[in-house]
Amino acid sequence: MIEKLSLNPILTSFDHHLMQWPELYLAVICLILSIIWYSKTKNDYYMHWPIVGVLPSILRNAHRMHDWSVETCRALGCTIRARGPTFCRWELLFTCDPRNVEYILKTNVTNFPKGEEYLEAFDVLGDGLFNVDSELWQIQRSMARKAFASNDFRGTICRLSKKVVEEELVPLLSNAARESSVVDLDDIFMRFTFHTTIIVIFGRDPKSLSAGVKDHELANALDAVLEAIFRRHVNPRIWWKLCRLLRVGEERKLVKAWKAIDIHMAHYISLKKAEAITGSEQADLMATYVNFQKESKDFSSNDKFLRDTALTFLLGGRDTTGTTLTWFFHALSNNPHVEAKVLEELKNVACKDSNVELGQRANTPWVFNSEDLKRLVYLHAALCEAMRLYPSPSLNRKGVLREDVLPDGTVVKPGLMVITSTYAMARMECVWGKDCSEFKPERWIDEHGKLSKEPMTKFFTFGAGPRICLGKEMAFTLMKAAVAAVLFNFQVEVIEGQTVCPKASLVLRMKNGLMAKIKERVS
Ligand code: HEM
Repeated sequence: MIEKLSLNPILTSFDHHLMQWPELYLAVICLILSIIWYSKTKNDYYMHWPIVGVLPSILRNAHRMHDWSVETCRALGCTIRARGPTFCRWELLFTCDPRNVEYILKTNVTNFPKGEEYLEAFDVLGDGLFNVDSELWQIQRSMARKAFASNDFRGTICRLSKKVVEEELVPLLSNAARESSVVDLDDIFMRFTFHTTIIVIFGRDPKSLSAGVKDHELANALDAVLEAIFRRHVNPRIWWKLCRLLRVGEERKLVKAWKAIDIHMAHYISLKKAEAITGSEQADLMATYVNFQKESKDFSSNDKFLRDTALTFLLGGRDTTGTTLTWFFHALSNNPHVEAKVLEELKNVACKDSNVELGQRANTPWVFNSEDLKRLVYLHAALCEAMRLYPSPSLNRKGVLREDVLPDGTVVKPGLMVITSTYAMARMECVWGKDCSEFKPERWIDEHGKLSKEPMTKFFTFGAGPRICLGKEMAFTLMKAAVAAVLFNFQVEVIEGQTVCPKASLVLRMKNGLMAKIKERVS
């Protein structure tokens, strides 16, 4: 009774206020509903907020996006749906379920095009092969396939990889060994792949591996471009478009990088066209394209097409291959027994080739032939394992054309952004088993000592289906040439205590590089 008496005036005054301000009613109801809804939707990994959706969680975790995606998928399942801010129509489906990935990339590929928004985010690539869909893609794909599959091109890659390793990479490392200096492997391998890719595309030596050369304007511009494209994926479209309009942040850097790229591309293309006029025969990709253009009457012969194509190959080839090499040496440093096995395999080849007992070999570094390296099962398995755990690119983005149901039962509708993640897939026990996080080349080898077909069914590092990577063979040839020469001739001692983690990027670059000491291998 006493309680009732003392509460009554309070309630009456509250009623009075609510009558006066109905907005207060609304606010209280909204607050209660929000608390109920928050407690229902809350999980430890991400949060759907009213109006801004999942954006705060994305921004909070952007710097550790890859590991965040692994933690989330391990806890909540291989397919996650997320909604961005209501004002920018942003709905995302993240999946690392191999059944879904196969369906999206292969079985029903036509329903998952790249789409207009992809083209917008990757606008710097223009109408290059990466960006286009449908007929335009088919025409370009068949031209590119012809170029990549030709025996001339394959032979060029084998000879070139050996030449660059012998004349540039090995001398650079010998120099580092003589000076006992600490080098950044990420920097060296990115320069190596930049160098070789420029020669493959334009037939020109960019001199990016010469001792003393640290930076190349075009290589720096490619870094800035990839950084800006990544930001466009974690920020709402409306935001990066505003930044682009105001020329601030990464968008400002992108404009500068874009200009630098255009200048370099125009220079290389003009040289190529001049060669075509004088009739000097070249075996590089652009020479092949200029010839295609001369032969074909119905295909665009403008420089923009050559620029978009060359830039697509350059971006497609440089970061992916360079990044894989760095992760490979990181994995070896943590698994010396794997390094010993790779080395054993290499020694067998070198012995057969040189008829020289190892240990008595001359003091000059040994560089392997690509043909010999193609036969090495363990080296191939170790590279596949590095690409499984550290796939570059680790994310693949697609749109949805028509409503569809993925193999795991998820319904997808037009407007949805579908992201498939090979990085997260590699770390799912349900896909790769309990030892999924271990670096085990053995999982790629069958009981007869041959490469096993089984893991290939869930290995999407090179994509799958009609858009599967065109540079796969080239990438393996380059990586094998580099790994074999480096391991056989040098001891790579990765500096202990450094923090090794992936940068928030589309291509899994290492955040802080990989510092190592190089020594000549004595036996
Ligand atoms: C370790 C090295 C590499 C990896 C992991 C890799 C990965 C990939 C992936 C996942 C795709 C499919 C993208 C999609 O579905 O849209 C792709 C496509 C492509 N890659 Fe690679 N790549 C590598 C090296 C290279 C090299 C060396 C080149 C050539 C210079 C190259 C050229 C291309 C091209 C032209 C495409 C586009 C194919 C198309 O859309 O039809 N890649 N690559």
